Amino acid sequence: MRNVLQTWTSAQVRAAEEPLLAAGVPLMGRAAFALHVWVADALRDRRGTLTGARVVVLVGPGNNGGDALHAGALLARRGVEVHAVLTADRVHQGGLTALRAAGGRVLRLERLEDAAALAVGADLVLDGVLGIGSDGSGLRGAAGALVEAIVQRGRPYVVAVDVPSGLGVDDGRREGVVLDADLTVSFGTLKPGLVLPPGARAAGRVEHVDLGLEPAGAPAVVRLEAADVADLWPVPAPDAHKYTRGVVGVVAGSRAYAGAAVLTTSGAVRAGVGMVRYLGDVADLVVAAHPEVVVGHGRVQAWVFGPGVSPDDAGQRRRIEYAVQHVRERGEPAVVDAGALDLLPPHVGPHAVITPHAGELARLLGQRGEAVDRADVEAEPLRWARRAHELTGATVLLKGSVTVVVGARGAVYAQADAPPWLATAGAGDVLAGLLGALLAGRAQAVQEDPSLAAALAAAAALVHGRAAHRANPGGPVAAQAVADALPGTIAELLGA
Ligand SMILES: NC(=O)C1=CN([C@@H]2O[C@H](COP(=O)(O)OP(=O)(O)OC[C@H]3O[C@@H](n4cnc5c(N)ncnc54)[C@H](OP(=O)(O)O)[C@@H]3O)[C@@H](O)[C@H]2O)[C@@H](O)CC1
Ligand SMILES: Nc1ncnc2c1ncn2[C@@H]1O[C@H](COP(=O)(O)OP(=O)(O)O)[C@@H](O)[C@H]1O
Ligand SMILES: [K+]
Repeated sequence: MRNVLQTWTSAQVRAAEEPLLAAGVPLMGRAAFALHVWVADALRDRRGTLTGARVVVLVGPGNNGGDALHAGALLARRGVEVHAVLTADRVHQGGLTALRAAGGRVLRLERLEDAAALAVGADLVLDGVLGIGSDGSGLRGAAGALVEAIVQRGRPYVVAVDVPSGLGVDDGRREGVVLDADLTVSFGTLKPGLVLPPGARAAGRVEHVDLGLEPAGAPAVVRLEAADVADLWPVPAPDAHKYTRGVVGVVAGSRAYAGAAVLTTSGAVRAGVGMVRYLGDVADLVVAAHPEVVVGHGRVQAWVFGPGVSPDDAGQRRRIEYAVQHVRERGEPAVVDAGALDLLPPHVGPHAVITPHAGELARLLGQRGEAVDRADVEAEPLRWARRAHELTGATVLLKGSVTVVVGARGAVYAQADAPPWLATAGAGDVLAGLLGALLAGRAQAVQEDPSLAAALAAAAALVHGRAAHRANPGGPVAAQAVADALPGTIAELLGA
């Protein structure tokens, strides 16, 4: 894949920095120089000129503070009025000396209210309190109190140095006080916390400064970009026919939830697949909406089951059990959604993709002995998606404003492609159908490499989110409109 955005943990970053530091490469100088350029750009955008601009630098005890102080020194030399507020007893001495020599002012954090007022009145606050040395428990002590006082008065424009201070760098946890940023300038590599929920949005816009690091091992979390979709999508070959393109079998809907059958088949039909087979009690409605859908059993390459199915619906339950048997015995890929999550066998393989939202994931974990509720899952989505993968063997697509996918061979994706308007009933059904179509089209490849299921799930989340934007840019969308926007969205992405 071409443009995939990769992130690496604090430990991987530190290990990658080591040989460069040993060779005397001035990493901090490079980081600080790049940071000061981004800050200067932001100041120019916001007020036209650097001269007379006021920047307040919040300085923590470590090298993150060192980066911020050195960047502050460079800005001071270009006519910016720079005030550094030292939030800890310890401070990076080289940075402090540089800032003082450049004419910057330094104050210790003695009177909290004065420091908060100074920060709120600044054109820009540079957050150098904590970087990859943070323990992820939020900002403690004086730094925490200062940030709380600043936020209470009205957060100024904030540029985070490396990561927003207080954020869980490796897991995106957001505990205690975190200083949200408008722009984060991240050094060496991007960090998982910048893309994972719930903290990712604290980073604002993210810019990466290349320091020549070569981290070892696989990236911790990746995010697919638009240009990656073409490599994953099952584009029909010139000599394709409907069976080579793949057939998806859909077990969805009931008399009580008939719409789910229509929306799930809409997702599959609009995503493009050789054929959609429907199994269920509302075939009349499905065929009325989509005359191209074939009703009844037959060979399929992948399954979607669960949307609009209550587990006590005997007919649908029987059909799902039949499909599950195929998934287990023949390795046919599947999307297991909504009502079918309760029917998931104790162990499946990663070719089965479960697609819960946080509440459904908490329930699934509860059935397997984990005492978690929805709020726990929302606080640590990656942790619990991982746990569900370990317990079930399935690829897990955890829906939310940032969708997290955990699959085989350590694959983790975090996709943030959708507008909040997508949080609407039935949107998940469309996603299930769309992903089913993708799995049917790439069924052979998924059987050969089950970690591909995670990449396809991430691609489905990306396409789904973009279709929501396309359906009605900047405004409300109905689930059916998202399905109807899929063909155009896919065409655009394949041309990307
Ligand atoms: N390595 C390199 O070459 C390069 C590194 N670079 C830069 O260095 C940064 C990493 O610097 P770092 O390792 O000094 O850690 P950093 O995040 O500044 O401070 C951590 C200290 O804070 C404390 N602390 C922890 N948790 C806390 C909490 N919740 N609330 C309050 N305090 C807390 C704890 O101190 P303690 O409390 O234990 O005294 C800990 O020691 C990195 O992000 C990048 O900006 C770049 O220049 C490129 C080259
Ligand atoms: N705040 C949000 N921003 C963007 N997308 C969201 C947000 N909340 C939910 N979503 C997406 O909307 C869809 C909702 O699906 P789901 O909860 O299954 O609804 P339903 O079961 O009614 O179809 C998912 O794809 C989810 O990722
Ligand atoms: K920081």
